Amino acid sequence: MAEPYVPPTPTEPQPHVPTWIPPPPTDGKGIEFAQLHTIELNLLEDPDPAVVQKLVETAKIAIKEDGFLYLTNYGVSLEQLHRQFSIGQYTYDHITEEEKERLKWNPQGGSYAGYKAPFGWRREKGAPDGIEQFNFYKQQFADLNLVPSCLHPLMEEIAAFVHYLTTSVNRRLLKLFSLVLELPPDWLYENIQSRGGIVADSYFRHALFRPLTEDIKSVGGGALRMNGHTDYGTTTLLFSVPVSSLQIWGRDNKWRYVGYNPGALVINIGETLEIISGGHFKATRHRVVEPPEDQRTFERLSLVLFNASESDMRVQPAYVSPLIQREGCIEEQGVYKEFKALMDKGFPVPTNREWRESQIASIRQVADNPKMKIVLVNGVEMSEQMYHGVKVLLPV
Ligand SMILES: O=C(O)CCC(=O)C(=O)O
Ligand SMILES: [Fe+2]
Repeated sequence: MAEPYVPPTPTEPQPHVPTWIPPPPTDGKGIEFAQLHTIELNLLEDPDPAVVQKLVETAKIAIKEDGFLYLTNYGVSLEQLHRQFSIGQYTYDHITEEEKERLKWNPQGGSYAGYKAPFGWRREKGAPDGIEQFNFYKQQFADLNLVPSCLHPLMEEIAAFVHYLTTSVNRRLLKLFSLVLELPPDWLYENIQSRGGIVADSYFRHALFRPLTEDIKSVGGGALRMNGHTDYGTTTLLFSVPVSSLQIWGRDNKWRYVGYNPGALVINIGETLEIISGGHFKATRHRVVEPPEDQRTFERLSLVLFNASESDMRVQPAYVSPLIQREGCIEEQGVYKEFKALMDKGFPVPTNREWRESQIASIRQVADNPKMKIVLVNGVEMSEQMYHGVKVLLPV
């Protein structure tokens, strides 16, 4: 059986980190939440093959239809999870002004590593958006000088948590998805996932969404906080949070909030898995908006692990998959369709590194200028961007 997460015993004196107090969940009045499937990850190791088969079937429906699912019983307790939220909160309460400047991120360089100030998604200061982040890449885990000093005594603990998420939780999740593709259990982890030490080419994020003010609303996108987008990697592990702001785009062209499920992970399929699966898995569009009325004064802390695919690989469908051999690829939507169009013209598709770096370098969020190009597709407003010759259309 997979071992549960065990926090490390600290090797140096620990600061007092106040316990994070979760804001109250919304009363949900008048809100239609997305109906997502739940996967209990511990069942993957059930001795009864029928239980495992049923889990694979549920996962198949969830990732084909929704591209999102709740993951429970994955080895981290609610208390352990809240401890990480406490550390996240502690970061924003203690990072100094000097560190905010010195550790400032540079997305134009193709990476989100470091501190994001609440002024747009560029290195230089833009319009206010009330969103702060600290993004931990492998260099942050390797060098304490790259993280705020308040976190130095806590880095062992953050690293152990992220290590568990990447080598146990995400590995088991990819096992389940390999089984959906009817491939050997470790196929996706060994062939596609960026691996090798903490945290390879993936990254971990502490994000803080401060409540929207009139100032932010007037320069940005009103109630919109992050544009509709798909994540570029293999899987994204988002911790379900009490403040409901995350929305997903349904097959009926409607945005719906993802409800709070205490202790659960909200998993979303990234673009790499959509392509690998030949369009069978959906990289679902999602966005972040103002929460329901009764939560608008609360800060929203969000912890996320973005799992990356092997950097130098040019992804294409896993033709060895019996599922793809039997049913072919599905070209009805999304980035797989665009990659396919490029391959059909005989052009090389971008490597995973090129794909993610070009997206990060040219990202435009609500507070940024110039704004994104907006086009109408079948009466629906979409943003249009080109990366490495691949046209990407996303609902805003
Ligand atoms: O904070 C969230 O719930 C989602 C953020 C997100 O989609 C992203 O950072 O890619
Ligand atoms: Fe995302």
